[in-house]
Amino acid sequence: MPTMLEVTGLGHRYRSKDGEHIALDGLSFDVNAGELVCIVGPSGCGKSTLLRSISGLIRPTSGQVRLHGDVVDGVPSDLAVVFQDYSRSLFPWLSVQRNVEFPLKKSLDKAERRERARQALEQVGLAGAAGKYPWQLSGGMQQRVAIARALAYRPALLLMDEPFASVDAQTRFDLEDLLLRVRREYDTTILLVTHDIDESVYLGDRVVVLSKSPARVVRTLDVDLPAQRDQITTRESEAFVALRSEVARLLHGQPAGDAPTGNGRPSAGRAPAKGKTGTASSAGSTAASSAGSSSGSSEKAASAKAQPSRNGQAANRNRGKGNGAKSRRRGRARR
Ligand SMILES: Nc1ncnc2c1ncn2[C@@H]1O[C@H](COP(=O)(O)OP(=O)(O)OP(=O)(O)O)[C@@H](O)[C@H]1O
Repeated sequence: MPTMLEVTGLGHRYRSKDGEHIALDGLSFDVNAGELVCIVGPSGCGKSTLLRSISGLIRPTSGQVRLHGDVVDGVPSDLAVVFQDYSRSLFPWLSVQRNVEFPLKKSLDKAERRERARQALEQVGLAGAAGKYPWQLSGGMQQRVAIARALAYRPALLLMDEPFASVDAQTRFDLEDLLLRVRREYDTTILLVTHDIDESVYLGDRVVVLSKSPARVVRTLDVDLPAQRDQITTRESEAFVALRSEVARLLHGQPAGDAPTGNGRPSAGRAPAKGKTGTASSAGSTAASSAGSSSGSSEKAASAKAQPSRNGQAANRNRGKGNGAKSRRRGRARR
């Protein structure tokens, strides 16, 4: 599979009147076309900063992001973002159908937009809610609308910033399975950020583990689970349990075990990152217990507000239907 996204030596430091804060420190990793790569890291480590840099919303202070080989310098037109805060990413005054159609306005005529939105809503199980308004829907349904909008846009790369962190556990499971299904159907390339270790292993073809702030790549792990996953048997499997333990160890800064490793880049952290201090604030399945409570939250919300207009430059691309995760992994170039 060709490389879709190349992140090389990415660094970002915020400057304010209180001084400097290094958020990202020399991150390198690749995402191949058709892959679902999860980024997992402790709360406040810089995950949202990473996604903002990749999406061109902020300019990194060092390093480079390339999409299809082109340096990202501004928001690419064939990229969509789904944020955690669904309530602020949908337009409350537009119907569900209109919300999904919104990013397609510039590229498709009315009939095509309608049809594209209808298909996407059907994919996420919301065909019957097209005429409703976001505020008439549950949180999980609103997040489905946000996913439908991103899918209708047919982005080359879908970025997801803790997309299921604001919904209850059962809805989260449902949305995870929905994502795996639509990802197979649309053959979408996805980079998903989460602080939830189990989620990263359940969803990912690979998991990139970040250290605590400033974010560095501690390790990239191959997720050698069957492409077809389900919430009970997959999570009970030995391979799943071994992988989640491995990710937890890495987040706690402990030496790695025998779980499979792999990524595109030597610098992406086969060896532990310098100052290997990655940690989690609590034991268990989350890398941190306070996601969303950092000072980054308000900026996240601001970014969420900007989402519809970012998606406004729709790219009308028809892409081929999917190879499975297995074949994607087989085809993955190693360096
Ligand atoms: N605009 C900003 N100005 C200054 N510092 C910032 C800014 N945005 C984020 N930061 C800081 O950069 C660090 C990384 O923030 P970021 O939101 O990227 O982390 P995160 O891993 O997404 O957090 P969380 O898990 O809580 O969502 C934090 O210490 C945060 O306070």
